[in-house]
Amino acid sequence: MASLSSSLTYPSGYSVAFSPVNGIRHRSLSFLSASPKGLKADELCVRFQRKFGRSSVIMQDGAIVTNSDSTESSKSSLKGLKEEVLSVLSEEAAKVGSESDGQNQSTVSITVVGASGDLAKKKIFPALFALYYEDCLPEHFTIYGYSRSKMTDVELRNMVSKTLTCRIDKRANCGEKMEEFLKRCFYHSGQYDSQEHFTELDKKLKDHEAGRISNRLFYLSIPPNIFVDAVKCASSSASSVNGWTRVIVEKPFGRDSETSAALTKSLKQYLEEDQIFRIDHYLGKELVENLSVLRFSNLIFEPLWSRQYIRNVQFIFSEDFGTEGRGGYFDHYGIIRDIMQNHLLQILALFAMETPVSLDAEDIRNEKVKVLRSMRPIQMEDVVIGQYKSHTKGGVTYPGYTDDKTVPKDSQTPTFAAAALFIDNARWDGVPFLMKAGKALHTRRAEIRVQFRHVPGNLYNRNTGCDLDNATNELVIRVQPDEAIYLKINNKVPGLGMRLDRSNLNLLYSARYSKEIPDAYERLLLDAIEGERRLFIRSDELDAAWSLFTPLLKEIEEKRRIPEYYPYGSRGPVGAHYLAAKHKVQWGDMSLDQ
Ligand SMILES: NC(=O)C1=CN([C@@H]2O[C@H](COP(=O)(O)OP(=O)(O)OC[C@H]3O[C@@H](n4cnc5c(N)ncnc54)[C@H](OP(=O)(O)O)[C@@H]3O)[C@@H](O)[C@H]2O)C=CC1
Ligand SMILES: O=C1O[C@H](COP(=O)(O)O)[C@@H](O)[C@H](O)[C@H]1O
Repeated sequence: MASLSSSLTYPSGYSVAFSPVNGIRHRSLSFLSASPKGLKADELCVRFQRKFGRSSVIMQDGAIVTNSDSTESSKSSLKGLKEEVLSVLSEEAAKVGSESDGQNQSTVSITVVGASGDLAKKKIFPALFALYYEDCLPEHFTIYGYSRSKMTDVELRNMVSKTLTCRIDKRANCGEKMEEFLKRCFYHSGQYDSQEHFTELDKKLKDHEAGRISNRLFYLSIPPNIFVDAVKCASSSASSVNGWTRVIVEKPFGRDSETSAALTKSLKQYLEEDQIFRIDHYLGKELVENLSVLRFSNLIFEPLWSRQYIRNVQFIFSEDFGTEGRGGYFDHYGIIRDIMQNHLLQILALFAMETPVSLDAEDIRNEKVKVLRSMRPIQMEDVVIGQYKSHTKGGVTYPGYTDDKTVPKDSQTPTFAAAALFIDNARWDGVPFLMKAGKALHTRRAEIRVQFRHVPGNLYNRNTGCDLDNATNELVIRVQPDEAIYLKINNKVPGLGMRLDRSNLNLLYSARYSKEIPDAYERLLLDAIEGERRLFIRSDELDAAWSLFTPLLKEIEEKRRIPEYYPYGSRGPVGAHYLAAKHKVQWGDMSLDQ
């Protein structure tokens, strides 16, 4: 043990003092670090958390404490841990050192493939700017827009500048920061299947990288039929030669098990699995990220998280607008593929998984995939589908789905679906997991509702009325808008009588936290840059998700099941209520005290 206590000073002036920790954990090592460039211990701690996993590194009394059980340390020994720590510190030291001599620095080149498109303008460039504003991007980075449209750098900057916004709480120097950011954005026009055009891009990227270690991130913001062409060209003609190359792939990842497997196979001709970052932007939403924190860091929830106490769980997604502008895409997919098979199912998996071994990506994804593989095949009679029709309200006529010019007049594509799913494992046996997703409904929201069982032998039954369901506790995790977590409890109305009412223990984010919540794409882009895979979908998760939904989708499409029509702006088809009632459930979002 004694040999582990040491102190080291790097040529850059970076110094580290190590000592084994007694009393915190058997295999822990603490170290203090000091850098002449002022890299603070807490910044270094974040870097270590990213490398070793968030739970394995903490700050304690100004020192960084790490634990060899949760690191990659081959021998799981303190010596191995020290070597790992030293290797990360050497990288830091090299960075700090090279700031003075200008060599060996690394740089990140981010290429937005499909830069002229909707998603790039609406989400990707604004997220990159927000990261830049928050100083989360590496010191050396370049952003390239790539698409077929002819544009100059200046035209790209003009286009991008229209969608950049400053956070409400971060307006200081925002204009200046935007200018600086736009100067780092460039454009290259090219075909998605042209090696030659990607080689030209490569040359431009190299010019910007100026001999530094090159790390390259390609964001495929293009229609899925050209994913493989673009990956082929990017990987063979514009990959990094001395750093990493990663590719973010946007959904849809196929239309069913077969097409998804074919896509994965094609991508893997050119990329390793750990280079592929399949994005599901719902995993980047603050309240979805918080789900595990809520559950695993609060003693009051985890013991209740099973069939013993939970009656049903509901995952609800609704939008108060139709497919306006995206009908062409949507008609080929429908709401089940667009929302349920990915966003809602991913949330369900996170909600229902067993405690992972650690917060590392593979441990979490291992648990999620087990949930997906334990799911019972979905029965057609447990599914309701709907499509919105035109509706006139207050003198305004709202279009029906098939009024969209990009949608075939006789389309039966569902714009609404509700389903009852079951997880056949010991924890969740018999608990209905209800999903509901729809477009052109009366409100925009995404939430998780956990309805608890009745209180056995409840002394207050007579005070709570005859509808027992209305007297049970409900935990609501409102993902958006107005992010909140609230728990419905029964409470005595103050006064001399004994009257109970329902009240909310309410954590409303806007009241509790002054900081604006980052957009999901910010978190995901940062994770991809930092190589954190926890919030991205692994190929076996994707296979399991498709295995669950493919038979259902085939049945709906082959039997040409007719959707139930619902008026634009309504609460959706009434069939959804019958489905819930069949499983002895009431939709939480329909109750009077939502
Ligand atoms: N928009 C959104 O809100 C969301 C989008 N997505 C996914 O993200 C990706 C990008 O979405 P989005 O920006 O809306 O897509 P777009 O339809 O706007 O396409 C992006 C760009 O790709 C090029 N492109 C479009 N169609 C073709 C084609 N048939 N052949 C070759 N190039 C084409 C165009 O650029 P150019 O002509 O200049 O080459 C276009 O600007 C898609 O996979 C989509 O499913 C996922 C979630 C939400
Ligand atoms: O992936 C998709 O998500 C959006 C909804 O995302 P949100 O973050 O605005 O809630 C949905 O409109 C779109 O149809 C779908 O493809």
